[in-house]
Amino acid sequence: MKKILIIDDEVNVGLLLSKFLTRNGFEVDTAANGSSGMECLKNNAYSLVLCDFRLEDTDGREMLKNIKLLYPNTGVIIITGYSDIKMAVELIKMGAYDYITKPLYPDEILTTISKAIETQYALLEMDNDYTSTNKPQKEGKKQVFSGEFVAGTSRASKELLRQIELVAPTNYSVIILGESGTGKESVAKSIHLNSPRANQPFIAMDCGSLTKELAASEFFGHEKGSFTGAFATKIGHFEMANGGTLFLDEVGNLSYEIQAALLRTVQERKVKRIGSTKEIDLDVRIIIATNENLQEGISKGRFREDLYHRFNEFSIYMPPLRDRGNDIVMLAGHFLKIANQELDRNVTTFSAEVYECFMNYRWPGNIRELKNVVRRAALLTEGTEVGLKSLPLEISNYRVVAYETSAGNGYSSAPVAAAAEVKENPRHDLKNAALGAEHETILKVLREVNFNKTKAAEILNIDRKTLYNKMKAINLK
Ligand SMILES: Nc1ncnc2c1ncn2[C@@H]1O[C@H](COP(=O)(O)OP(=O)(O)OP(=O)(O)O)[C@@H](O)[C@H]1O
Repeated sequence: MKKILIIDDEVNVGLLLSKFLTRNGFEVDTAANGSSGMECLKNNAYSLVLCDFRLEDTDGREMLKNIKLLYPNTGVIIITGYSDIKMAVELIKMGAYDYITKPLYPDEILTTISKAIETQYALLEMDNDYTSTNKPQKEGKKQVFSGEFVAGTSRASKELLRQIELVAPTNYSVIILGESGTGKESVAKSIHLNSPRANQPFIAMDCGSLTKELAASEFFGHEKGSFTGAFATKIGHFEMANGGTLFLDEVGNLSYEIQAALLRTVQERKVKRIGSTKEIDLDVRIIIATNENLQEGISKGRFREDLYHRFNEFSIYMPPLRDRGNDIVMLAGHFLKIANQELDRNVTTFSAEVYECFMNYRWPGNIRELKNVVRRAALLTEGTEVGLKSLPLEISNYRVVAYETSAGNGYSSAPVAAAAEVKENPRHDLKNAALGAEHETILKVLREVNFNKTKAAEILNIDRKTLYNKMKAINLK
């Protein structure tokens, strides 16, 4: 049965709504303020939360933020006494499914709730559909993925899914290694969602942006007045994640001192807020991510070896996007669908040249970069098909190029035709063919060595300066 939580401090409204929804086949819990609402969410799985905007201890914006962070698969509808369209738009942008205004009309409530629940299920189904062909799942057991996770069908993706499936049900700490934007946090969330902790909090911490001063109180929390500036009691991330999973991003950035405190906490499974003597029992699974080589950090004395081994019960390597073959196309299509929804557009496809660039480009920013490129392209596209001119130059230049003899230097300064067109163009003589082959070789070698120009020049048996000139001629620099 579909379970709904109503959070409203007007007890009568909560009761009336609860009775009405129970009569209409829903299982309903009620809470009279934000903190008891969060407590209910911690102990039960809800399809939907109906949350009053004004609560005695918090407001709808805060509640929405926390619910989306901790329980991303639960839909939220905000109830408001004010038909303030600006606030409603802001809340919907933040992830609320919809809002309803008081006074409440039964038909309107029922329609909005039914649609919200359908959408939640459709979203989960959609995520799983992407994985259906090659998903290494156990019979009868569906893997669940975070929000907009596309699993992909490349060999690298299949291996990744296999590892997620293996490690998710255990309590192992996991290290996720990979370049920026490859989806480390998305994988961490997927591990959480496929673990027995799925209905408990998933808390992500960006250690890269933590200052030395802030780190301890972010991790462990503090009591009011425990140091200058501690104006209110703060709950630390360990405590917030209790029962669930704590994801630490860019962990290599933490100071040695904090690393020691972290190790102590993880080993003793207890946490004390700064300024408190009370120990709180912890049951937290740790997943960490890094895009730097922690082994190197250890050898240089920047990262504690004992902490590394404590975390490294299982490690997952995230493949860069350029090694994920056709996943690029699948992901691009997925992001286009989302961009259409966000922008209310109807851009349905990419031109063949755009696909070619997508497959050839190096994607240093990985999936994050692809997502941004597709969103931008959807915005710039006027018709239904994304063309080359909607791509940033550095990507459109990755189209396989052919060369027109111009100004007698043998090079064209811009990519002029795709490979297919080259064949048909009678102006392409042997000299151009040779240049085309040369540039294809340069591109191939550059890709093989991840655009390390020194290595590429070595393999190509030319000096760096010649390589630079040739790259410049085909707009690669
Ligand atoms: N498999 C996927 N399907 C759909 N979207 C994805 C996938 N993986 C990542 N993304 C999206 O790509 C973006 C970057 O992902 P994420 O933040 O998980 O990467 P990251 O490796 O943790 O990055 P960083 O190292 O910079 O923290 C996010 O917007 C995320 O939603």
